[in-house]
Amino acid sequence: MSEEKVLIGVIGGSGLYHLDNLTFVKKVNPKTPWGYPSAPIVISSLPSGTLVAFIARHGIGHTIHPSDVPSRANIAAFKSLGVRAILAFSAVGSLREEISPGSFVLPNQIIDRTKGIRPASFFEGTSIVAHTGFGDPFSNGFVKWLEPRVAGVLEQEGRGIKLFTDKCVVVMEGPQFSTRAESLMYRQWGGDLINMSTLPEAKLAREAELSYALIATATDYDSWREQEEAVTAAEVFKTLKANADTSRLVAETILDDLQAAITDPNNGHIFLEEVGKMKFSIMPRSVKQKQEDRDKLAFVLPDYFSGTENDEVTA
Ligand SMILES: CSC[C@H]1O[C@H](OP(=O)(O)O)[C@H](O)[C@@H]1O
Ligand SMILES: Nc1ncnc2[nH]cnc12
Repeated sequence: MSEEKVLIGVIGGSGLYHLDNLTFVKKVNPKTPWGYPSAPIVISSLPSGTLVAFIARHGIGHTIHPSDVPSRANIAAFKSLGVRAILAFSAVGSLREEISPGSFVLPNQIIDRTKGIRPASFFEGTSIVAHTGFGDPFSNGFVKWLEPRVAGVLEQEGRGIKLFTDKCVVVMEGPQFSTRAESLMYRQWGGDLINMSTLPEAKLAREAELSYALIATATDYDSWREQEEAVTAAEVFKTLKANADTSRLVAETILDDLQAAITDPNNGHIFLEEVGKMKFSIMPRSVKQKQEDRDKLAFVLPDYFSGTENDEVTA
């Protein structure tokens, strides 16, 4: 088996359980300190030879509840393969009239409405504390890089699919959809979209110092339109397949360019935006930090936790 690093990780959401037009290379199922990923990771190659690692967020056959997605294992597994940029897809409800079902969105903000039941940090349960900057929850450079490319594919597709940017996604716990009152409240808060899965995924990507961007695809109007039916899963399914087909086309079209951008010495810095940031997030090393915890964290942050001898240790 080749040990070649895979620089691009793709996470497929509801309806998007595989990519198209790629040559299957192998499946890997890395055991991480946080368990196994949602499903064995499929590594495939584009015609150019670009390798892509794909995880179906809810497992093949959609058996994993949004609250139970093993996001730490997913992100850690990508990191162990050498992934530098994660392109995540998600089916979302729209909280805005203009974002009609079928629209594509590149959000730049998140409101956290998960309920604290999802493990949201690699540091949780360890003797090492980190407070990671998350003011800009998506990798801005990566999102900006995506904008013209996704727009180009949607235009080429010719079905008039709209693309929105600079939007805010509310991430709720689920699995039930929101009440009408909640849906109206999220609009007042400034939410534009709603889903159940971008957290803790985006937080963990940030902790692992990986570039992370989301392509959100609208399936419904959630439950804020007073004269209309509140969202149901059946409503979501109506647009899920078409959205997934377009998402596959977007991926297929832009991934070669993404590989080139990541490896371009003049442009690659866009995808290194997060690298080095955890240095300012982790509390200083102390004798109270357990070596076993350092070893565990070295899986995702080898630069900070694999060397032991020369680090300064405080009491
Ligand atoms: C099938 S409707 C609700 C479900 O769909 C979204 O999943 P994903 O983000 O993985 O595409 C949403 O977050 C919910 O998990
Ligand atoms: N209305 C909605 N609420 C939460 N997650 C969703 N995923 C798709 N539509 C959704």
